[in-house]
Amino acid sequence: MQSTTPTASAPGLTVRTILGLFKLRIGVVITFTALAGLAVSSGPSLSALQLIVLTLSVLVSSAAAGAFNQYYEHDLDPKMARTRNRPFVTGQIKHGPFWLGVIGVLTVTSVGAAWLALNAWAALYVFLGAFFYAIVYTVWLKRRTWLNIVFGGLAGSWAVLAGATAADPGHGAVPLALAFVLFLWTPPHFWSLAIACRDDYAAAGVPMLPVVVGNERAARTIFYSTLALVAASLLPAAFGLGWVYLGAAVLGGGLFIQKAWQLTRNPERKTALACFHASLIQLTLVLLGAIIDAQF
Ligand code: HEM
Ligand SMILES: CC(C)=CCC/C(C)=C/CC/C(C)=C/COP(=O)(O)OP(=O)(O)O
Repeated sequence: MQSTTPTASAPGLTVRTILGLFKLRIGVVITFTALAGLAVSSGPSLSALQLIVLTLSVLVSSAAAGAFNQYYEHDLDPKMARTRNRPFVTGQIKHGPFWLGVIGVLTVTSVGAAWLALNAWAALYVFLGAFFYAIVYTVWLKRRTWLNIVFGGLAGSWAVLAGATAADPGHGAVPLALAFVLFLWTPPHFWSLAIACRDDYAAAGVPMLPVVVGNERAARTIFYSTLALVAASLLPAAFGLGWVYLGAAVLGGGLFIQKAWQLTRNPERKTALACFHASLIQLTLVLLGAIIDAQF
């Protein structure tokens, strides 16, 4: 996460600034999500070149969407402590058509490469991932409704399907189940952070769930949506994955439920951050479990 100290002047462009602009840590996890989708698909294995293209196209389109999000929110980001040091805010990167062009070229190149080296389905899902984050969530929904994250959360599902259809355009049951898991994972992941940063979102006028209904109701919603998520995370085992996956899903799910329960008991920043971190651990376990299990 970013520092909360405002920057007084605009220092020069650094590698760190660029990495921050493209939200690369999240991009790496999105790419890992696509690779998990690939692992659980039942198609033939990809060539080394196809694997590289899949990895880079998901990483680059996700990076482009992350940069677009910061480009579009250069008016919103100064209002929040967590985001006010971002480069379009500090002036480290100039807000203007050049960067919009870079973002457009990166998106078209990554979707086009997926189409050429993989197939139209994989390219469509790479496109939808970036489109749902950049346009559906950031432009259309984020400032309008607390349901922003419910629809925006489909971005993670598209990542699973991009990986899975790269090898098998047939949309198998296990990849579809994993895509559903990602859809249910994103709201409690984000609402936990939204409780921790509630004052920021309220000050910026963004209608995130805790701002609209208060921390207590938001915490209860997180708890119930985590229960739904954990139940859904067992589906890939019902459709074919084995004990390694099931063990990882139960372990990660148990931790997430425990932290979500503690959040309902005491809905404040510390328990919310613990729940947010549990969401990341649970996702890592589910994806790793799926990848390892699919090797047997
Ligand atoms: C539209 C849906 C989503 C929203 C609104 C959202 C929101 C956020 C926010 C606000 C952060 C904090 C970032 C920061 O401090 O700069 C975050 C962190 C994170 N998110 Fe999400 N998220 C979403 C979907 C996803 C998906 C689909 C994944 C992975 C599959 C993901 C993985 C992560 C990871 C790994 C972090 C920690 C990154 C870090 O420490 O820098 N998120 N998310
Ligand atoms: C297949 C594919 C390319 C998928 C890409 C999907 C993708 C990049 C999802 C990331 C979602 C995300 C980091 C949201 C951050 O919320 P925010 O922007 O509201 O957070 P902020 O307040 O930190 O800007």
